[in-house]
Amino acid sequence: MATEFKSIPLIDISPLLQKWDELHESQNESIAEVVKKLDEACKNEGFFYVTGHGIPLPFMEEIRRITRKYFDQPSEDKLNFKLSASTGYRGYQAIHENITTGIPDMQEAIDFYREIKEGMYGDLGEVLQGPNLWPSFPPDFKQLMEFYINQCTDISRNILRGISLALAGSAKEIESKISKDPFWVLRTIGYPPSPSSDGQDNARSTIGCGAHTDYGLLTLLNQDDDILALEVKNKSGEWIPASPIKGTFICNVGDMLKILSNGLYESTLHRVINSSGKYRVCVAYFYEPNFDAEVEPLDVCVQNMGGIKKFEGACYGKHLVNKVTNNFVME
Ligand SMILES: N=C(N)NCCCC[C@H](N)C(=O)O
Ligand SMILES: O=C(O)CCC(=O)C(=O)O
Ligand SMILES: [Fe+2]
Repeated sequence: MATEFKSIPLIDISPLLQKWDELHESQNESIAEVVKKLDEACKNEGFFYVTGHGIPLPFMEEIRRITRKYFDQPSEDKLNFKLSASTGYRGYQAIHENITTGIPDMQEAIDFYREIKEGMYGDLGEVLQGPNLWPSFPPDFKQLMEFYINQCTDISRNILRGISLALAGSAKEIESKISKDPFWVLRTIGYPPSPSSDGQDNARSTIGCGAHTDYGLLTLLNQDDDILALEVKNKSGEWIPASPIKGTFICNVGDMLKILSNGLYESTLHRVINSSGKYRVCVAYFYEPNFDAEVEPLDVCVQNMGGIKKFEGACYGKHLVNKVTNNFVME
């Protein structure tokens, strides 16, 4: 349950970037300190800034720069990579094509998913099957993004090990149950500036991304560092700004981690409103369970909460497909 937080904590995760097999994790003091901070943040805010993650600032900037360059092209060029049911929901979506709680978002984006080969997960995987539609411009887009995805996967795995220590007392507990072969999603997003308030515009055209929760385990957001647009909802319903902090990721808890923790952790509602007057870019990496994982509350979390299991199990792939197929109006 999110609390009445007024700001989002910052956590230096560098003690978690190490060879886990070679140490007695719970005896290491610096690890214990980070684990405690992660646990608090996941309980209270469901959001935290990540520093000490090891990705150099220029590379984080490069990722946003190529994203901006892609969106900066004429729309005919972008439409060559258009997402549809027949591309496995992979590819480009124009402004107002993604829908959140019934309202079209004022954003354009490209969705990439870890590859699902034909037949890989039977009927479950069919909807998202197919190769990603990698843009041919900028020319090094695919190569850089793939490198970036690998790095985000490593960082997320390490953060999740810290969280696993907090929840279950063992770094590999969660991984061994549901994320040995983690799925990922990458969403490069561009938000045009909202029209100024003196115009005739309605809510439809001003919300960059409506209030939602993320679907999986952990999200890593790489947002423009000069534009305030992301907001996170606290318990009393106030929207708390997630102001950019240069060189950090914003990390947040997804629905699957909420279930695992038996609701001890919150997948907090958030939204995006870009009233800066400038075009904003954000690259969202989503670290997910195995595509076919059945996720249910950890026994230890159920026990700690008086033996009451607050959630039935959920299949991650089903949850994702259900969301994705409702995110677009297809002609
Ligand atoms: N967690 C993810 N993938 N976020 C992307 C978009 C969230 C909004 C989406 N239309 C929705 O209604 O969920
Ligand atoms: O643009 C952002 O800051 C957040 C985007 C987001 O929440 C999402 O795509 O799930
Ligand atoms: Fe989100």
